[in-house]
Amino acid sequence: MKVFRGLPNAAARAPCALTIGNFDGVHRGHQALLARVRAAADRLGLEAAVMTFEPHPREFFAQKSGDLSKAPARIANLRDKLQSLSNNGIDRVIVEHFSTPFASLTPQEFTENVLVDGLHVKWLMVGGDFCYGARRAGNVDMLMEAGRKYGFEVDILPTVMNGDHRISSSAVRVALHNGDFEHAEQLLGHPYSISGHVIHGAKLGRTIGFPTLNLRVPHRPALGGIFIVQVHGLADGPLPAVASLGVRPTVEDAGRVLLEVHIFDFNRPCYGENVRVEFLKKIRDEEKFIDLPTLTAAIEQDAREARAWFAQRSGAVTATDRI
Ligand SMILES: Cc1cc2nc3c(=O)[nH]c(=O)nc-3n(C[C@H](O)[C@H](O)[C@H](O)COP(=O)(O)O)c2cc1C
Ligand SMILES: Nc1ncnc2c1ncn2[C@@H]1O[C@H](COP(=O)(O)OP(=O)(O)O)[C@@H](O)[C@H]1O
Repeated sequence: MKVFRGLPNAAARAPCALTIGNFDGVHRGHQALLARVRAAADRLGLEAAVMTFEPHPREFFAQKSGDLSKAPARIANLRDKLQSLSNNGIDRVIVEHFSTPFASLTPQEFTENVLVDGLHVKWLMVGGDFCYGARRAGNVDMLMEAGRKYGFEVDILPTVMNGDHRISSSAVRVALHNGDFEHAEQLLGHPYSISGHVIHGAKLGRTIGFPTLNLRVPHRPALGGIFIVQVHGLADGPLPAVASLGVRPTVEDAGRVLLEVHIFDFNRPCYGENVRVEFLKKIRDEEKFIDLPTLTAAIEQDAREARAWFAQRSGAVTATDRI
């Protein structure tokens, strides 16, 4: 899959079947949409393309208004989004920098400069409530009109439901916030995970008997607290672990958000390696403890709880069974 930061240059503008959106989480609704883009691309001999935005438009407007809490929490980082788009058969992704000039394009400028000249769109799929251009002035009728004028087809995606509810990124955010990973998985079509490179931390973990591999979490995540997880990418199978996702109020004052993972019965350096952390169960919220020994005791309790959970899951033979 090719990834373009902004519109591709003229030589790289292959005619495409396109969809546009934030695709936070790439949930089952998104997946249905991507499957149709793939099918249209195959039918018409085009590349299957996605245009997405960085930052998220609502993050951009929240930043502008000075109130970051108005920005939606993020389900996935860009790396995970691109991986999911690739898994769904997309050939090219245009990551458009969402900025004041881009947000100011009129609907007509957007269709002419971006869709037609910039991307050579031949087929476009959007949801029925799609709005575009400055002040969201463009709607689906205007897009269809532009399609007739410039020679591209517009298809509207019907709403994808999970039972009685529309599948949406906000529904996934709520499930993650509540630690309801079963529901999140239903909406996503796969277990929830965060991936990234292992970075260096404060080297405190090993001194309290809990070395943790640290991943940067670049945006406000949709979930926080202490979790039972498993780690992919360091061994043939997943490794059982316990993790903290938060700002570590006990050891840092204005800490940035980190995902810290202690893998059970594992001891090797893995800085720089790429891992994927799959969330299985929430244990508790993050707390500010009075001192390091109290924090260590809490982590020991978390680790016991997580080990017990894994033992039960694998149906391990218990002492009483053996008698
Ligand atoms: C299972 C687990 C639970 C944790 N719970 C908390 C917590 O409630 N509050 C907190 O401030 N830090 C918590 N932490 C983060 C620790 O403060 C952190 O892992 C420790 O300071 C080591 O940091 P380092 O990896 O940068 O050396 C937790 C870490 C783990 C692994
Ligand atoms: N059981 C383990 N779980 C996680 N990381 C481990 C483990 N054993 C060794 N490591 C390694 O040690 C590092 C964590 O040690 P730590 O003292 O917490 O340092 P840092 O603050 O740099 O994360 C990890 O990044 C990894 O390379």
